[in-house]
Amino acid sequence: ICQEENTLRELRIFLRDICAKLARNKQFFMFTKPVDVEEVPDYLDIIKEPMDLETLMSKIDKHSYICARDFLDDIDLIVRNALEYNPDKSAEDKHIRHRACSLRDKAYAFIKAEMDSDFEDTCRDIREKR
Ligand SMILES: O=C(C1CCC1)N1C[C@@H]2C[C@H]3C[C@@H](O)[C@@H](O)[C@]2(C1)O3
Repeated sequence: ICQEENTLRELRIFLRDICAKLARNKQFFMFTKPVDVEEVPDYLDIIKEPMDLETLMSKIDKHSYICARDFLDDIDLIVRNALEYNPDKSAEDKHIRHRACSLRDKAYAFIKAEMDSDFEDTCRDIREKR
């Protein structure tokens, strides 16, 4: 119904702003584009559902998210993939895992800081009814 569409439009505006802030943070450049499977031939053997910030942004525009929880589930997927594919003790893997954890914490902090909880409840109600 109409006010539901207004709520979801506001959610999309909100999520685009957060996604843009994460994507322009230099620390998170490694998460901005899909992993290049030419460069990393075994990636899809290990990671069954790749995700990145550019894909996240396009999902917003495709109305894939009807509450912040769904958006954060895809952030968690980016993080999980990075931890799973880069598990070693090497400095490089540790660096990637550290950045992945930072991405998750920043995303949750942005949502918490800017998301009014009644607004999220309204979005969840819409999701429950669909
Ligand atoms: O997992 C990732 C991204 C980092 C978070 C997502 N990659 C897998 C490869 C292993 C490591 C070094 C490079 O080979 C580079 O291609 C990747 C990209 O980083």
